[in-house]
Amino acid sequence: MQKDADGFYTPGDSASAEPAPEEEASESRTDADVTDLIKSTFEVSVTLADQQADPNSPLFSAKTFEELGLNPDLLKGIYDMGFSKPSKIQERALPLLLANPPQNMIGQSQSGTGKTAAFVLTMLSRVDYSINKPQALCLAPSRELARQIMSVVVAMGKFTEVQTEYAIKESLPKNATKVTAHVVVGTPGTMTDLIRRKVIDTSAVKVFVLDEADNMLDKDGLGEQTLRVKNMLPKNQVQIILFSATFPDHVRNFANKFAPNANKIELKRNELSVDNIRQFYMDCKNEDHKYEVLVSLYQLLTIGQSIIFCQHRHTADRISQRMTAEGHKVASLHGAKDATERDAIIDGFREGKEKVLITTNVIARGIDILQVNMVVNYDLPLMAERDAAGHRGDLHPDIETYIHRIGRTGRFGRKGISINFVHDKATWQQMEQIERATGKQIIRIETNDLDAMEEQMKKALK
Ligand SMILES: Nc1ncnc2c1ncn2[C@@H]1O[C@H](COP(=O)(O)OP(=O)(O)OP(=O)(O)O)[C@@H](O)[C@H]1O
Repeated sequence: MQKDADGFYTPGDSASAEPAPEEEASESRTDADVTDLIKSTFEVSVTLADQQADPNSPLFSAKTFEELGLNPDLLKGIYDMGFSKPSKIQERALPLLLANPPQNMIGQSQSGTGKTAAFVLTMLSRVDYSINKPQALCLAPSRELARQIMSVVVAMGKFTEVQTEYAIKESLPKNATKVTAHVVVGTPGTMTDLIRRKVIDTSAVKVFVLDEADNMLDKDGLGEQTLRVKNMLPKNQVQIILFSATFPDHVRNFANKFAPNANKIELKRNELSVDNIRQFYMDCKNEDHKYEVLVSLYQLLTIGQSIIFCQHRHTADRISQRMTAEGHKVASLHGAKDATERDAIIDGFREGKEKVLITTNVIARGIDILQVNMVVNYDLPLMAERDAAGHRGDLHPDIETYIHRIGRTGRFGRKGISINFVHDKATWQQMEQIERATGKQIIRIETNDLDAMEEQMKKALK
């Protein structure tokens, strides 16, 4: 079979080497530690209705879910989840996604604005529950996100007969021979493996969703594996749905080819991140000082919940071990941990058992935990430039990852704070580039004035 420059039409060959599996979107809010700060996050949720009435808000909608032509069992599921009105992306995307004949979609909307519900409702709407074969496949970049998406499928499909299955590491017994579930959610390596071994029969697949699509299509990352999955699906009967908060130029062409003739919903460059996330930076003296500053912030970090992002797994391990040894309670999560441990860590964090999670880019995207009101970029996200021959060059800030990282707070109109640690000229310049690229101001806070910082934070979260 012929293969073009982007690798289309190439049946994949090797087995999976991949990211990993699983979650659950609980929203347990603890009312321990009811300080002013946490009170303000509760107050914010009360104003959500106002935000949905503001035409400039990404949560605005002129319509109701009834008007979007959803089936009554799904409407029940939506109301059971506590949604009263669609968000802007849901209002705009759902009529296009649900129209017949089905059309592909490339949809962009800021973090935390409800993209998941748009594609989950489409998958559930298109499934024929009388056929016991996979009909909707969804891929995500991490096991944590796949598990979270599945929890939304299960919650929204509560009043339907939907059967679901994971395609994530260690989700199926080794000797499993056939998946009969209607909706399969997973990561690309395991999905490829299951399709290739014919455990997943793709003959009845009608919908193929890529969440975090720019990441899933990135040729330096998961792009090849994702393409392999696509090339094992039937031709001409699959609606392809790509969603993300970011679609950098270098992925857009590939996305257009991957989802031909798609309806498109796009954001302007200055709309990429939501305004309810206030961005700060702290000028640290050196690497060691970053650690000291983080420790000094511990009390503020634990008022709500916080995610600390590091560039490397070893940094996440090192600072979490050091903080633990010094008597602080923190959890750490990265891709080198095994599947069961990862699941336990993210579930514990969701349930609020741990308040501080130290991690890497593995959960930079998609993870939705409403009570996270602070994100710290202990290290700024960086990526290596590549020359035409694919050789790695200088490091530069990874703008997309930055936008996704800070988007772990400020979900669906809530307020949030992000703090970048900079410690030398290079990191300072990288932060400036981020500021320019996103068009959002990043405000300095002193590293040695915790009172001032608390004050700033109160203001930001009010
Ligand atoms: N119409 C709605 N009404 C109320 N809450 C909603 C609605 N739609 C989604 N939500 C909630 O908003 C939160 C964010 O939604 P979701 O995780 O789908 O965001 P997203 O756009 O996929 O973000 P990201 O780009 O970070 O993946 C979730 O907690 C979800 O339950």
